[in-house]
Amino acid sequence: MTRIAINACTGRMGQQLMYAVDRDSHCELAAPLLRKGHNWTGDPVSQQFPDIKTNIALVDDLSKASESADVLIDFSLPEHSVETAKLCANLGLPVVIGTTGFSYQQKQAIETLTDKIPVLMAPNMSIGVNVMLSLLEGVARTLGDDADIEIIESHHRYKKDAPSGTALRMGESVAKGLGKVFSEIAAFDRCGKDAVREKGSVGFSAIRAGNIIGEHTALFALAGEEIEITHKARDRQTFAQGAVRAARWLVDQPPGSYDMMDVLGLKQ
Ligand SMILES: NC(=O)C1=CN([C@@H]2O[C@H](COP(=O)(O)OP(=O)(O)OC[C@H]3O[C@@H](n4cnc5c(N)ncnc54)[C@H](OP(=O)(O)O)[C@@H]3O)[C@@H](O)[C@H]2O)C=CC1
Ligand SMILES: O=C(O)C1=N[C@H](C(=O)O)C[C@H](O)C1
Repeated sequence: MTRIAINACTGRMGQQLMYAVDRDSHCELAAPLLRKGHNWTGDPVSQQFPDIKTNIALVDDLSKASESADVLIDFSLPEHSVETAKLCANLGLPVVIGTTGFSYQQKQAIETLTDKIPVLMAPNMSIGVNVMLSLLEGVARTLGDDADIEIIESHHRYKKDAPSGTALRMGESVAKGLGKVFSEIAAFDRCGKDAVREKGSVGFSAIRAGNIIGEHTALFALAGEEIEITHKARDRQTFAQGAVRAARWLVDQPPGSYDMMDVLGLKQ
């Protein structure tokens, strides 16, 4: 039985994660964590979240909560995830991070903790996206500079970061396949009167509308024909169940840096 603490349990993903753990017979909801000082602290979880059946109180102190947990799952905001990961490292608690929108420095700050605890970070915990990521590298390698490559993503109106973490990871897979440096070929800001496509660039487009859960397309355009590879998430449970699978896997790993490809055995 893996005892799982859920950080930021009020969030869209936090609630889905509590539900996924609550329904999984191999896991126990060890600690649903609120923002420090939240006025729901101490309430039975089912009082605020009637779908959760585990009889446990909402808490706001990770140090105390860690005593009853084997692993923590965090989907929140970059700054808070970095702080949470540092605390986990001090507590010796493995952490699964699904948050996106990190700066390079924030990613580095988390990376330095991986000699103390196992840390799994993935911008998308779904099986489908991770399979797509492994396909993209091969397609880019095969088509090379003959293709104009564009990455298009759509999300709900509340999403803070753009392009999505998944879109950026798709770009990295494409760059790897092309044998290029991602930051040198990424085109994020095509706009204005002199915005002709630069040969060899990978363009990004982000749509924000309504309640779209998450859609990602890689377009490979050749002269006279196009390939599109698309993933559509229909339910946030797909991300939550992936993160729970990752947490169960992570508790058996030594300190280090991992991603969802490791869990799914997709690393080449
Ligand atoms: N890897 C994946 O598969 C997926 C990743 N994501 C990513 O997960 C992240 C969260 O998304 P989503 O759930 O939609 O976002 P929400 O805005 O719904 O939730 C954010 C959560 O973070 C909490 N939070 C933010 N700042 C703090 C802080 N300083 N201290 C404590 N708690 C804090 C909020 O608490 P409060 O309610 O108190 O404000 C809230 O619970 C995003 O980065 C998103 O891109 C999303 C889906 C899938
Ligand atoms: O914010 C979201 O909702 C999502 N974010 C992730 C990302 O940025 O890639 C994954 C998923 O598409 C949903």
